[in-house]
Amino acid sequence: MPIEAIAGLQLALYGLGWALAAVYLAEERAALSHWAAYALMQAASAWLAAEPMAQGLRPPMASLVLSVLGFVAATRGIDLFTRGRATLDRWLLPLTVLTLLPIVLSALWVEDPALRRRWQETPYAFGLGVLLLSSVALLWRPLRRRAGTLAALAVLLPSALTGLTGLASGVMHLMLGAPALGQMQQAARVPQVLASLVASAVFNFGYLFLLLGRLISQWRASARQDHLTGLPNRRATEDGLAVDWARHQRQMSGLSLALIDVDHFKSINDRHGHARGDEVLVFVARHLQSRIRVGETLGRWGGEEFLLSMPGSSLAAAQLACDRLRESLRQAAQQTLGEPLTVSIGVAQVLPGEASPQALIDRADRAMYRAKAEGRDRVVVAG
Ligand SMILES: Nc1nc2c(ncn2[C@@H]2O[C@H](COP(=O)(O)OP(=O)(O)OP(=O)(O)O)[C@@H](O)[C@H]2O)c(=O)[nH]1
Repeated sequence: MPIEAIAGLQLALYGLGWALAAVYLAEERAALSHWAAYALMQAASAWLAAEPMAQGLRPPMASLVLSVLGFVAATRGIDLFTRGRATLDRWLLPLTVLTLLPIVLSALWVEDPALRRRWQETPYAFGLGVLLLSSVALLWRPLRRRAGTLAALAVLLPSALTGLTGLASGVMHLMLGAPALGQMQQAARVPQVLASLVASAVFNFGYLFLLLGRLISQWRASARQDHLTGLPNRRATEDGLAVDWARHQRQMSGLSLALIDVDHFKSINDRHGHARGDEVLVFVARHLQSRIRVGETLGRWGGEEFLLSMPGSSLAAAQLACDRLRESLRQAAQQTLGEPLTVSIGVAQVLPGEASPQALIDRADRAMYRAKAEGRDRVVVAG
């Protein structure tokens, strides 16, 4: 079996892997399907080239065209992966057309085999070189920003080296005659295919690792986020509070905490349905989030209950801030939702010698229940 066919098999397997990933990962589908197209086109290109190359003949026109289109798809895929859509669009199409045009036209009109070979392989080599090197230059910054220097270097290096090889081979096509070039190509066949096997492995595994890294950090973030409101969920809120607590313990900088509970929320669900209840919760979360100060943390504590951690705030300052929140929410709800919506808030401040954040939460909770018992729509501070 010619070595090009083995390389084609490897590329086809990468292509199937990316295609499968594209089916399952809807968010990354655009980039993944481009990489699947890249690997499958490269595989087809390698297979088409296998027999003629084994016999010392030039690769057929379709093989060159598929190879160029494959690299274009790979580049576009990286661009989509780095969310840099606009960067490459402008020059990718003209460059592809400029590369493919002489290859296709000479296959149709140039009779002399030696001349045809030059007219096909020279633009192929230069086109590939320019395409890969300019995409490396454009993608270096966004990729480094998103994935770090080492990862960007690892995944762009194969493209850079393949691009440089393309340019060098373009120069050789211009300078050498077809017979000399044919002999050289035949002699360099095996190392060239081996190099492309390594380059495609680095490329594919490099992006696989980047993809995994992105997925893992997304999963980590979503495990700490409340699905409905987008606020930190209870676990993340507890962690945030623990950090504020530790800072207070170290610096005695003060820490106040508020538990904010929507009044009569059940009746919203009962009257307008659960979906409307969800909308109201999102509204409350957004409004509160937009009004808190930098350094404060708001999280969803439970159903219609939110926890606000206010590091550095005295009890009086926290009470005042919470009263403003309560009043602004009431007004905003009347304007936006068209119906009255109020909250009851319990506020507590860390006491000297208090043992844990849980004790603070318990006192804020009791204050919040007093606010409910005293008629709702008010702020009560823990004694
Ligand atoms: N739509 C919606 N409802 C929720 C969600 N989480 C909890 N709830 C509902 O919130 C309601 C809370 O009701 P209660 O604990 O009785 O409190 P309330 O009606 O707000 O009354 P008070 O707190 O006493 O003012 C329950 O009916 C829950 O089903 C949610 O994510 N979405």
